[in-house]
Amino acid sequence: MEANGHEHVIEVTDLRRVYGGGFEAVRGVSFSVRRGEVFALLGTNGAGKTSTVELLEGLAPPAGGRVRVLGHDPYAQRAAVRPRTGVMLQEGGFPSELTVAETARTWAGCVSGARPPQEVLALVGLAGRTGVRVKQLSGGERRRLDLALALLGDPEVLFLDEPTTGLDVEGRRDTWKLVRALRDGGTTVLLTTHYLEEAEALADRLAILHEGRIAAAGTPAEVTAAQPSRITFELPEDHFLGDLPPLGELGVCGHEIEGRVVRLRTHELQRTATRLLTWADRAGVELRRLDVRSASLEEAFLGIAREASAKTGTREYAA
Ligand SMILES: Nc1ncnc2c1ncn2[C@@H]1O[C@H](COP(=O)(O)OP(=O)(O)OP(=O)(O)O)[C@@H](O)[C@H]1O
Repeated sequence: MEANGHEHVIEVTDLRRVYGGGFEAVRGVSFSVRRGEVFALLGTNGAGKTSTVELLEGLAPPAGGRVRVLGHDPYAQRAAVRPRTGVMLQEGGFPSELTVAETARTWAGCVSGARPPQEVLALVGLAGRTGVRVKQLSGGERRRLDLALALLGDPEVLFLDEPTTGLDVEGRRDTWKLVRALRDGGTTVLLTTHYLEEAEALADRLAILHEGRIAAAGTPAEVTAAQPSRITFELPEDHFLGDLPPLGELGVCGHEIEGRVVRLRTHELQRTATRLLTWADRAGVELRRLDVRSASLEEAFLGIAREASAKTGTREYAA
């Protein structure tokens, strides 16, 4: 469990999951999560995120490979692992006639050493909704109730499957704040999300899954750094791409032109931007709607998904 001075509370090695009918949803996935870290699993629809997380939660045995959570096999040693983990599933599935407070109390009855339900409801911003029936909650409020229930056992490891789906911007930011506070308090968080901004805001490290395999992994900065930055501008009517200095000299590694809009890709943003602007200045050319930006995680994600799809000949992703 110790590696390079870090305690790995989740260790996944060559994990495989095969569904009835022989479909291989997880095809040799390996990663580890350190104590007190937020780790995000990203991927397109059907990439295998939930299938992986369910194996970590001990809901099914793997078809191959190894999972350890807090040093135990979460399926075979469920009794040792379950009390120390909190799980927020994609669908909570509570009896909808119960109120928020009744739901939290009922759930607390199933958790050994549960925190006071009122305390966790306050943490997720539901203190004022305790008397409301679950069926009357908004989608975002249900997600917050799911999160409150996952926190009842004061878990060391928290599994959050798309925790902010359906939340408005403020609710999402509140959840981020709470996840950060939990992390700062030493909780290890494994998160799946479709919101790349969320992964960028929360994750210490992440892995991008594609068709059951890890296509990229590292810190958000590492995953992003491998992707080119972009410079976009509009050429004036009387100018053409050929009027620019040779693109190789500008340090451009790829380009597209659509009407008068030029998009340049570069791994040397400062050099390319400086040379381009120096040329424009000397030539007296105004580069309209100039936009210079480093690759975001979203661009990295789309680039990785495109590359992976090109290799496997599947779906295309727009830039
Ligand atoms: N019970 C099941 N039986 C057969 N195939 C399944 C089952 N559950 C999931 N799959 C398939 O396994 C693949 C991975 O699904 P999974 O739900 O793990 O993906 P995901 O990355 O979580 O997707 P999403 O982002 O849409 O939630 C998909 O092709 C899915 O259709």
